[in-house]
Amino acid sequence: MERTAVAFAPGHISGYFRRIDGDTPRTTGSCGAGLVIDHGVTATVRPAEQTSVVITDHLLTGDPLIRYGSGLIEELLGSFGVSAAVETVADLPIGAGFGMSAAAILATLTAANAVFDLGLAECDIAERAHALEVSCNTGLGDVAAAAGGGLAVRTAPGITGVAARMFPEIDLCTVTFGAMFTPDIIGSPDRMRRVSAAFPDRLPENFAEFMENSRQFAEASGLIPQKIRPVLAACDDAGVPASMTMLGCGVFAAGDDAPEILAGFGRAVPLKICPHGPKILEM
Ligand SMILES: Nc1ncnc2c1ncn2[C@@H]1O[C@H](COP(=O)(O)OP(=O)(O)OP(=O)(O)O)[C@@H](O)[C@H]1O
Ligand SMILES: CC(C)(CO)[C@@H](O)C(=O)[O-]
Repeated sequence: MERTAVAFAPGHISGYFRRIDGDTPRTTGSCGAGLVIDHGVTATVRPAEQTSVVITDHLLTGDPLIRYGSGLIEELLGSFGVSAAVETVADLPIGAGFGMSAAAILATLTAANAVFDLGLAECDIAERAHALEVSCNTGLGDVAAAAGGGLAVRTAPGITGVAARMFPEIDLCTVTFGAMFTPDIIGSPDRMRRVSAAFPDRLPENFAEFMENSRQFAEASGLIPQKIRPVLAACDDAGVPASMTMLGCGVFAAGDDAPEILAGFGRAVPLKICPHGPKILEM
């Protein structure tokens, strides 16, 4: 009987980042910090004559939306000389700053590794996924973070750049108004100059410092869309720590009061910090 594997990889909300260009994909990526979240991508991989990808995305309303084809996943499988029928289910909207592309690559490669006996260790999966994200400009630091769990602090580009992972027991919540096109932003030297100048001086030692760094960065980076200003203002008025989901038109916030405030602006999705990286769910 032909084998099928199902794997999950967590998403990632980047609080702040700085692009770093190296000579190779391995040394290219970003420094920064972000939250690995319990919402991500589940990938089902079954060997097939030709590669096909069916993506279940989610609209802002939470309703599912089926899309067909993913250049990213086709390139990934092609680079290993294998072909498969792949189904990915993204728990949160794609393109809205939840690292769904990184999660899709990590989940698909984790499942493909099992199905095709590729013999990859966890670090090899992360390395290949990072190289693909960076070369396609769909992300910089999401793979490195999502390859493990927690609040991930990255002090160098690539998968070996994670200097610390913290696991605070915090209730998180997010509201999103939609996508920002990542390649246009991280591919723009002007935008990246301002982003670099906004990068915080201190490394966060706890969750509260991470939230402070994230908000200061968001304000100074020039990336905040007008649409999320009222949400940030309402959080500020209520003393709720909040910042922008990089790079999407949305807000993430922490604590008991966050869901009620965010629900005043759209669909508030409760989140937790995910304690682990990609894993096989079924084989
Ligand atoms: N769940 C998925 N399954 C398959 N391909 C995906 C998936 N999510 C993203 N992709 C591919 O990655 C491309 C870029 O996605 P993009 O980087 O905009 O999403 P994201 O990672 O959710 O966004 P962000 O970088 O803002 O967190 C998409 O056009 C699509 O081809
Ligand atoms: C560039 C980015 C903000 C969005 O993909 C993220 O990858 C990061 O933190 O490097």
